[in-house]
Amino acid sequence: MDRGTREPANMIEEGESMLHPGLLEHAAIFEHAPMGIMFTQPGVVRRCNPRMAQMFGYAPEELVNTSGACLFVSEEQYHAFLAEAAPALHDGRLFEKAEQRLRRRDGSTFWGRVRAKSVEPGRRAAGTVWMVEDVSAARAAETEVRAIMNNAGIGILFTRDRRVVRYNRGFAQMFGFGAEEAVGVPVRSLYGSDEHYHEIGDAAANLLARGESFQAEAWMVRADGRPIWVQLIGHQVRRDDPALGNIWIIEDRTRNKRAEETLRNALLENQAILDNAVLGIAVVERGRTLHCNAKMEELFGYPPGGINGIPVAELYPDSASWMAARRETARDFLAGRVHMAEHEVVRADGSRFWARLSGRLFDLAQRQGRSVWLVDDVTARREAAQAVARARDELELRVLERTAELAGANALLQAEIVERRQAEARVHHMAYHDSLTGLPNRSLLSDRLDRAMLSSQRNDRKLAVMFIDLDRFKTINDSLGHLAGDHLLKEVANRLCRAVRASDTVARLGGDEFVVLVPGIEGPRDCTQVAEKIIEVLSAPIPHEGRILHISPSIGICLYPDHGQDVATLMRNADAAMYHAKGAGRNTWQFFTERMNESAARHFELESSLRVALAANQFELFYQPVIEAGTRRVHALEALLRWRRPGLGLVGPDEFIPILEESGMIIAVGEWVLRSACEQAVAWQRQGLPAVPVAVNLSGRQFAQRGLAGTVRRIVEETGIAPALLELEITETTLMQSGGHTLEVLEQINAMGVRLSIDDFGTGYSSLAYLKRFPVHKIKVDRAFVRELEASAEDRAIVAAVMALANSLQLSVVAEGVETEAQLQLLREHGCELAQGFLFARPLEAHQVPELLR
Ligand SMILES: Nc1nc2c(ncn2[C@@H]2O[C@H](COP(=O)(O)O[C@H]3[C@@H](O)[C@H](n4cnc5c(=O)[nH]c(N)nc54)O[C@@H]3COP(=O)(O)O)[C@@H](O)[C@H]2O)c(=O)[nH]1
Repeated sequence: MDRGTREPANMIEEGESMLHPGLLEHAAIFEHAPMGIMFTQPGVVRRCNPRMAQMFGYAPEELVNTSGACLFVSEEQYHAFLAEAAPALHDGRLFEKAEQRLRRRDGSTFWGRVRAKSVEPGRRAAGTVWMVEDVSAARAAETEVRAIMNNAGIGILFTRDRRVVRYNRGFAQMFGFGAEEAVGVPVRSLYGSDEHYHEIGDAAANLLARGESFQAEAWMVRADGRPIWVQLIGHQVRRDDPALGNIWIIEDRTRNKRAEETLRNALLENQAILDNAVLGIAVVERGRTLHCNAKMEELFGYPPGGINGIPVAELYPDSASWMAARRETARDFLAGRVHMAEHEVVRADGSRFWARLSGRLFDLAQRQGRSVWLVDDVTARREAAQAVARARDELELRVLERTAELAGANALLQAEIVERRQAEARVHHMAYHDSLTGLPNRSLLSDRLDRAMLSSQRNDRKLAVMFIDLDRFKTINDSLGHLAGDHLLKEVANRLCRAVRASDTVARLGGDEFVVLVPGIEGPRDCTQVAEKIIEVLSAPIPHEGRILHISPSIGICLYPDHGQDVATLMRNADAAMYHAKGAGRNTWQFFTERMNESAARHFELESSLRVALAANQFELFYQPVIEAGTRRVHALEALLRWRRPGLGLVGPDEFIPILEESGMIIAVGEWVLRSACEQAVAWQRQGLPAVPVAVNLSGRQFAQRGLAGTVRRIVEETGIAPALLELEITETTLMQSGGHTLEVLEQINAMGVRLSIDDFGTGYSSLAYLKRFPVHKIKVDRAFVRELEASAEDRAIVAAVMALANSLQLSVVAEGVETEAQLQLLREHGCELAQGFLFARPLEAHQVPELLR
């Protein structure tokens, strides 16, 4: 280069005349040099080559002898340039200025690289050779490169001999260095470890040495020690000159790395989630599975990866179920909904299970796009649900049944409660009321009487207790039966209630005993009116089953506080008064007097004594003969009961038979009489006495007794008496008042061969029709008709009528109570041949009879 600049100058100095071929060559070079060459002598251009002139926009000859100042932008610049170059030129050194702004002829400027050297150091006048290169393009390029270097987002690093030579702003910012701070530092310091540095460095060196570029991503270290993930692209600055070092393009990808790591971690997490999910998860596109997790494969029995890419239809048992599922899915996806459903699906081995599917589109805007599906095996849950449903159904059924049962039980319970309450009410009513008539019973009467007494004390009034007994009720009851008796009692109860005020109490104590409690009266007169009214209402006949019943009351009255201060006393005294009313002829009333207590006491004593009489063998039978009037022979013997009462002697039946009947003892005593009479008759026969029929009286109570025929049969059989020698006497009243079984009993007795007779005939109300039907053999005309026979034409008429009746019915007739021959005579005149009475014999003791019979 030095030589190049010197040779043209010499040639100029020596002149063209001195040219030789070498010089010619130099001249050619001068003429064709690609750079501008110019020779100046102080301040003036003496010679320039074409390139120089071209560079400044002149023709070469136009520059010759011009001032060098015209080549500069201004005089100031020109002189400043000369001053700058002068030292070097003076010293004979090469002056070089990389960039100098120069001016063309047309005023435009360009950047030139200027080099100069004095032809003769120290002597400016000798001239100076100048060489100028237009570096505008290079400078622009360098400026651009520098701009790129400085403004690039990436780091650019120049290294040589593994040290930093240069770098751009991007690198400085990226690694936290100042503008020149890292120049000269070892590249090693940009790495976190030797190992890392060598790993990258060695890999890069191999490639770069071969002239190839190196590209890698690596962790490097910033100036502050923080790691930075970068992408490195390395090149040699010049392939043919490795000594120039390398250039590195560095991109900070830390954020990307972090994002990638985050993404990778997220993917790993997702994968882990997928791999460990308890649900099958699959991605489906266009009817095929793209990929799925392990659980999905496990659910469907596919090997790893085996389910990927298969048509989803293969997971369904048949095309119909697949198409249905697809339609439902399409409908939901179209509506922007998640599709959730349970379908039966098929495993790889063909077995089926129930799956719960939940599918959703990745992108709702793409209905046909990719979708993700969650699959769960719900077979067990469905079976459990079905089992639960079955259990629930069964439970509901059982609950319904149980409810129905409970409803039924409840209804029953309610009914039972109602029934129980009704029963309790009934029991309560029964406890305080008479079951037959519904009237208050003795307990309620006592209670009301108590209250009435208290009320009377407060009001200073009296009250009456009226004890009512129905006359001859027992006879009616025994003879006509309980139904008739009950009917009669109810009717009496009704009539009593109608006869008194609502404030009065009508109670039934039992049997035919009633009590009327009349509170708030002034005195006896008030209650006698009540008694009269009772008698009146009860006097009306009582029809019953075609019969007309007649009843009358015997009423005993006592007053509070006059006749007693407590319930028991009042009741006892009213009872005593009632007995006296009965004794006074019945159908009447009696006020209580103190004397009545004595009578009642006797009655009580009598009854008490009778209760032991049978067991104590105190009863005896007397016998009174029935005589054949013509022959005066004994036709029959009537057994008549006597009570040999200790200390009191013989008591007649009129005194105690009513008590026996009232108390019911007549049943046992009557049977004793029947048995004793039969035994006696048999005994007499066995003694060889003539066989004479024995007649036994039957009370109404006995006759009404069920089983009478059986009792008679048993006694006849047991005693051995011939039935024809036994006669049973029944009073006309008993016969007529007995119930519907009368005929039946009579026929049973008659069938045994036992004879029957009607006692006390004429005192009752015999019906001819009945007499005709009843199998009786004999009638006994009551002695009341015999007694006045001589004096009473009426009685004679009656006897005549009876005789006529008996004849027509072919009945025997016995006249009772015959005491005189006149009576006997009259009776015989009326055709009565059988008679009984004191005229022939009084009732005899048994031991007296044989003499009579002989
Ligand atoms: N159910 C039963 N009744 C019986 C029984 N024994 C007797 N009686 C009945 O008692 C009533 C009274 O009987 P009695 O005191 O024995 O009187 C009888 C005769 O003594 C009496 N009589 C007989 N002749 C005369 C007479 O000429 N004058 C007169 N004043 N009295 C006389 O008549 C009674 C017998 O009557 P009758 O029975 O109607 O034949 C009496 O009704 C007895 O029936 C018995 O065991 N069971």
